[in-house]
Amino acid sequence: MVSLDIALQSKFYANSPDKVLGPLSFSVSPGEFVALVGPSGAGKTTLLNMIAALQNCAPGEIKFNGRPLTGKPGCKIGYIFQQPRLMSWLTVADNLRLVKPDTTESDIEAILTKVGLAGKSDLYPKHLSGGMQRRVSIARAFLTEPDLLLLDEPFVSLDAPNADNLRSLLSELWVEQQPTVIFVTHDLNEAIQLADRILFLSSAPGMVILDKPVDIARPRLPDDSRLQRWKIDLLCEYSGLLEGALSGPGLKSVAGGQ
Ligand SMILES: Nc1ncnc2c1ncn2[C@@H]1O[C@H](COP(=O)(O)OP(=O)(O)OP(=O)(O)O)[C@@H](O)[C@H]1O
Repeated sequence: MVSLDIALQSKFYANSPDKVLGPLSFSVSPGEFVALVGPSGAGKTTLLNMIAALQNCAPGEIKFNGRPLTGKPGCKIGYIFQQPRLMSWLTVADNLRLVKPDTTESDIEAILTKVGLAGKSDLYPKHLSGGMQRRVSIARAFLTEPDLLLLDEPFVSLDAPNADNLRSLLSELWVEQQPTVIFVTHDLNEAIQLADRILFLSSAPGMVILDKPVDIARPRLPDDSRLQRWKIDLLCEYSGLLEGALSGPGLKSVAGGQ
């Protein structure tokens, strides 16, 4: 578990005059599950990449447990992308060993069993369905027992039952390992179901326009009426704010919850 302090003045890409992010300031407590919601192009992926030290930031703008990021990851990080990004020429077991080379066969079987893929370690990605490949990517992220887990729309374009199953799996593994989580999504229902807190970003340049704790006791099932009520209250309470934000592309789908 790790705490995170973000205090970004601005983020530009070298090849563009447009500011992508900032000013942006928020903190995440150890073990907290934070959902990041915002329009397309608000800089959500850029922010995850900066936290993972895949993109530069100015000194002191990102801190792990109070210590500034120094160009290397500030702790053990797991990153789950929109696509599973498995190596097609490696078996499931060898894809997992890429992140932890000394993993024993029994440890591989144990994590695969947890994600519902017992006995599949010798298969190649082409033999797995899209949902199964995403399970492997979840297993790969949790295998290292990360202090911080970054997820970038990991369940997008999955059918509803598969996405529901994977959300439950993510919740179980989060409860078991308690990493700090930053979860990017366009789906407000998903954010309410999973997160302790939701941060809404404005359209580019991304700034936090709303920081809302989700005060609904767990477990939270997708068809839980409390989630729908909470969403309606949220939309009513902040309708003016959201209406303003809706003028940017992408947040329409947030308000619609799809
Ligand atoms: N490597 C890059 N070089 C230049 N500009 C980039 C680069 N990567 C992203 N951008 C730009 O930065 C802005 C933010 O992109 P980013 O992918 O972080 O947004 P996002 O909020 O994750 O979007 P989406 O929800 O559509 O995935 C966009 O305008 C994008 O074109």
